[in-house]
Amino acid sequence: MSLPSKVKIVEVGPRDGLQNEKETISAEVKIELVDRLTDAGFVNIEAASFVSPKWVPQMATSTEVMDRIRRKPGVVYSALTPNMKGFEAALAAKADEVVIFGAASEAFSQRNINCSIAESIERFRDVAQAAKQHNIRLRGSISCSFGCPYQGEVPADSVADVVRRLRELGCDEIDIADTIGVGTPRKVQAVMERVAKEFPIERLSGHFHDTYGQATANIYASLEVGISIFHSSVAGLGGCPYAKGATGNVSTEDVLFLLNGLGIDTGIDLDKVVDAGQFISQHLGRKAASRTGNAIAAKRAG
Ligand SMILES: CC(C)(COP(=O)([O-])OP(=O)([O-])OC[C@H]1O[C@@H](n2cnc3c(N)ncnc32)[C@H](O)[C@@H]1OP(=O)([O-])[O-])[C@@H](O)C(=O)NCCC(=O)NCCSC(=O)C[C@@](C)(O)CC(=O)[O-]
Repeated sequence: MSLPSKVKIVEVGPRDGLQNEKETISAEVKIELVDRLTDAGFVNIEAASFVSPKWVPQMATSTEVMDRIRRKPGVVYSALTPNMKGFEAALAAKADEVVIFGAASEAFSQRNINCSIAESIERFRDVAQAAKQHNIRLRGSISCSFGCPYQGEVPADSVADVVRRLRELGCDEIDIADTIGVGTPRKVQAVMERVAKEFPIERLSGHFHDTYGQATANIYASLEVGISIFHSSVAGLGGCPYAKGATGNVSTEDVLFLLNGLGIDTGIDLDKVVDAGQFISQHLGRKAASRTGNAIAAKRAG
């Protein structure tokens, strides 16, 4: 089975990774993290989230972060925008891409964005139109594509239904997200193959959390069915405020070690990602949740 020769990694640490941290992280630290990631060679970094600060206080510095990061031409700096209020803020902050985020599970949609799936699509309609008017890339993200903390099983057809609705809104890219990390390789392949009937596979991405240690196996399984965009988080930062017990996104260092070993090109400098991971972990006062990151750091220390 042939695997893609090139993969795009969307670094989501500064947003998905940090949004759940209890202690307030200063804008300076977030900016340095994004700048380090830019230097490491990512072409897409999720840097901000324009959501209600009452719901996700850690993201309240998003305007400042977007204003002060060192932008490299060609790099896409993305921001989450659940509604027009979020979109206006993202536009003012010069986001290159806005992300509308729904769920394949009704229960999770209610808990995360306080509305049903159908209502969320209606709210996204204005955001999608505005993004098109302003020539801003539009990405759609679907939580709980492999299981839901409240509802349990999520049928592949439910994921496909949301993919179809996001396609109709004009999404350039759609993320199939394993919010609570319960996917396993065969299931992941079945869902990816099902949703690829609704949307071009080269514009679908795999967003895996590593709660049950399956994320790199799921990435390999996704590669086997032709997925070539993956989300990951430096130092394995993360968790979801509305998914109790969910651990971080798969660590970027681990994904790069896997892809480098497979001879798949990402254009990213693993050593610089390890540095960025050690930087943010030291700041947070804990060891990185990345096996590769910690192994390389230990080897360097001799
Ligand atoms: C969606 C809403 C806003 C609805 O929240 P709501 O309470 O239903 O909305 P509302 O329109 O009634 O507004 C309530 C208050 O929020 C304010 N507000 C309203 N919108 C905004 C905005 N954009 N920016 C700033 N403030 C906003 C609004 O102005 C008002 O303020 P008040 O009058 O009470 O002072 C709320 O539920 C929310 O912000 N939820 C946060 C959800 C979130 O960020 N979740 C984490 C990200 S998703 C994720 O991590 C999953 C993903 C993408 O990574 C994939 C995966 O792994 O699954």
